Amino acid sequence: MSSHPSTRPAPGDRRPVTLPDLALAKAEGRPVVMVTAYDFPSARAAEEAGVDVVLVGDSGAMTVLGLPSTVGVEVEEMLVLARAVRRGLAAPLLVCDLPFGSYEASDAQAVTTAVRFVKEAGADAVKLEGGSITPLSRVRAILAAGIPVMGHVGLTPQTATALGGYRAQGRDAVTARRIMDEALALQQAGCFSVVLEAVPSQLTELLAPRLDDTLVIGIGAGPATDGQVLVFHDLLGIREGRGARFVQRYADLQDAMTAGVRAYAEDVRARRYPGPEHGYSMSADQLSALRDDLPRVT
Ligand SMILES: Nc1nc(=O)c2c([nH]1)NC[C@@H]1CN(c3ccc(C(=O)N[C@@H](CCC(=O)O)C(=O)O)cc3)CN21
Ligand SMILES: CC(C)C(=O)C(=O)O
Ligand SMILES: [Mg+2]
Repeated sequence: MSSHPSTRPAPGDRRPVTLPDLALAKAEGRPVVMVTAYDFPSARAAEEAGVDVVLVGDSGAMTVLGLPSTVGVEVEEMLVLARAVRRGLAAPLLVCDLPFGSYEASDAQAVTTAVRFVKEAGADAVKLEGGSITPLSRVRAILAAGIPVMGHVGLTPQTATALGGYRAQGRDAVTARRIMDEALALQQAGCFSVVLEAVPSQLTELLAPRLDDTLVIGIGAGPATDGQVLVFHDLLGIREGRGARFVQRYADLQDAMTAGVRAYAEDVRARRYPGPEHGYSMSADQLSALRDDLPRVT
């Protein structure tokens, strides 16, 4: 037995995390750890750190593609990120966000998009922003195609304009009740998990005990969840815009990256780099043959 019980198989065991593993973690009260990743090195970090679930979030639109919001990212772009992440993962469950515009039009469109993430990127499950706008038939249609679905309620960034911006949701009784009903409906529709984003901790305390058939993952939803998710770049201090209130920073990699590139630039300008140890050489014979063969410099 590990002294740090986790959902993940024992270190060194490459057995993939399964949905029953996550359900067991919930039943036994072991918090599930989820983090986003967008490329091979971030996936390797998540893998080696032993996280349970990796999300290729559409937040990658902002963190790695530099877009002003998550709205503009294309399925093709998400697939490029997801394939890179897949190559870096062995054990964690891989979930991919369906980007805005790729599942709203019809159940058929939602299934087509979800199938692409499974077939073309090796996703284990897909996530969509559910709630009042997205019909539950989307979830049921994807499930009927055999693909597990994670829901997402509260602050749903793809429709943030309609929610009044990137701000906490469910702070009044009416909105809170609506969010609770949305989460319960997603559970009812068969989501194996639901993300609760930027909602009052009290809402989560009231809601989570009613979500006994679905794994509740929080981000800015307080501690009363089955697990937590954070954006890779936020927790490592790779900066992109202003951080949300719920971000806890565990490193300052943007500063470390800038300092590294600055030191390199200074070394090049001062002719400290490259040094002799970075160069290649040719034998004295070959060098003199070359010299003899060269026309004189005038
Ligand atoms: N890097 C990154 N991390 C994220 O968590 C994230 C993204 N990007 N992009 C899409 C959304 C935006 N996110 C956010 C952004 C801000 C708050 C936030 O705490 N807002 C303040 C008020 C801001 C205001 O009113 O202007 C709040 O107290 O609600 C929450 C979630 C979460 N998502
Ligand atoms: C923050 C998580 C839940 C997300 O949807 C994303 O990263 O896109
Ligand atoms: Mg997302």
